[in-house]
Amino acid sequence: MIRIENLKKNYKSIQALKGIHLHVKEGELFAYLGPNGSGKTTTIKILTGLAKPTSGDAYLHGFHILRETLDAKRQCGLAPQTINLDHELTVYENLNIHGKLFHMPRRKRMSRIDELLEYVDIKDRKNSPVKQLSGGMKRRVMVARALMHSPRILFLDEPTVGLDPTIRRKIWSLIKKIQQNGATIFLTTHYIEEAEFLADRVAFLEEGRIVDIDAPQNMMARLGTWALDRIVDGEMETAYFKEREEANRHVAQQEGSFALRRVNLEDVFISVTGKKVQS
Ligand SMILES: Nc1ncnc2c1ncn2[C@@H]1O[C@H](COP(=O)(O)OP(=O)(O)OP(=O)(O)O)[C@@H](O)[C@H]1O
Repeated sequence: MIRIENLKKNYKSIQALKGIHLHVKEGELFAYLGPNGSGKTTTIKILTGLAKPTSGDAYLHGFHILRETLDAKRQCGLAPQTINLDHELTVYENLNIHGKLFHMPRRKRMSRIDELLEYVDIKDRKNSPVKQLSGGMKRRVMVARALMHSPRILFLDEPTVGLDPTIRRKIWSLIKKIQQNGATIFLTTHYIEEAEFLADRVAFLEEGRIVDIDAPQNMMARLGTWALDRIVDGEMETAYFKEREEANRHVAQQEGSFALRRVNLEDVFISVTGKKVQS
């Protein structure tokens, strides 16, 4: 559904992407996880036609992003990281303009807008100017706009950045619902719990390279089930265990205080890259 082959992007002396290979399957919810500046947005911009790669190939549902640009663009919808709605216009007007750009006939636009506003649960704000909406509502309008022309692939660039935890969970439910209705979703995030909760598979991106790729459960199972945190000389040390009893035996042999918890995706990221995702 999304195929990327040896994709590279240089901005003058900066190598933002150093050779990305990736295949996202139809109906998959794929998370692209990495710290600020690792190349997430650059990848999405290239795939959605907003930036040109320096070299390499990419296909959206079989259409080459450079040789079959229009067909490739029709396959995908994008909700970018920065909220780029027209704040002076209403929710309806923002969606309507997008529908016109994709040459949707008027009647189809009207019915699709009503359907989508119901879908993202914001129907009662149809005629509100965007500037009057909360951050979470604007994010939902961005998702509705991206879905306007019924794309098969949805790109979400940091869809919950800056939102409080309750609203973030609301967006997560919406993303799951979109996947259940058949879309393929490519999501970038630097919130590790977002990738852990949502994704069928995750790629860890570090300085323009994919350094690990797998289902979150498989990645975590490689480390173990239990993590034992201990502060040693002011530094956090974590040991991993398959069985809880093993961890308990370890505690009994050591001095000091420990915290035992389940392994999470952040443990995997740190063990692969030596760094935290969020600094
Ligand atoms: N238009 C540009 N001109 C020059 N350098 C750029 C440009 N866009 C991105 N970069 C650089 O390319 C690298 C990758 O940036 P990118 O925005 O893709 O990362 P990111 O993982 O999406 O980060 P963030 O989480 O902050 O959005 C960074 O070093 C960034 O400074």
